[in-house]
Amino acid sequence: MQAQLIANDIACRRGDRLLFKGLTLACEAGDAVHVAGANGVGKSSLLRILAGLLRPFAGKVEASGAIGLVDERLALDPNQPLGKALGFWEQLDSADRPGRVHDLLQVEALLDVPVRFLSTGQKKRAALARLINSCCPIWLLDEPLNGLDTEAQGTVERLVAEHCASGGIAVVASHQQIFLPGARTVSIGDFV
Ligand SMILES: Nc1ncnc2c1ncn2[C@@H]1O[C@H](COP(=O)(O)OP(=O)(O)OP(=O)(O)O)[C@@H](O)[C@H]1O
Repeated sequence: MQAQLIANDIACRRGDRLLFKGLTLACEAGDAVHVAGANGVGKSSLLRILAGLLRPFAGKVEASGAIGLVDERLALDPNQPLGKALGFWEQLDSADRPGRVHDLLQVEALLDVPVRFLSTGQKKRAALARLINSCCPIWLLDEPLNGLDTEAQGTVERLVAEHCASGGIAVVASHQQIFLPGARTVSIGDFV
């Protein structure tokens, strides 16, 4: 089954503020989308709606394929060494090639370090390794370049491009420039 993610006529309300309305997004296998917009416009909220973690005020989201979200919440046990914390998810997700990107994301040398001691950039690398090991076809990445050095930023751009080239979908919220070949941009400000 090919991956698909369709958000139809979405509106998002947080507290008593309507952040955006009438947002439609249709992603097929191989698509990359850059979600752009100023601070507070609702990029993270849109990703949480797409992930099924936040109910839209209006509209509907339909997905074919498992969804993996990387945002500022790490989803790794802070008290476990990183290797064990990643292993928990690899087992749960029945990862077919666990650890395949540990080298690339330079987490190999950190596997015995408790998650809570990791630096900001190391935590981001670990979160991306968790996502990639999970083999989810639909990636939702909220500010994936935050905290990463220039080399790691390039690695992430390459991993996203490879994911889409192999039939995955990537929806990437970022206020920074991010190089995603063939990506289209959705500016949340257009739906306010
Ligand atoms: N639980 C909540 N209750 C009320 N308002 C909220 C809640 N969560 C977020 N907001 C508000 O919704 C707005 C959009 O937040 P969101 O995090 O989606 O924006 P963003 O575009 O991702 O911002 P940034 O670029 O700063 O990360 C903000 O004004 C925020 O204060």
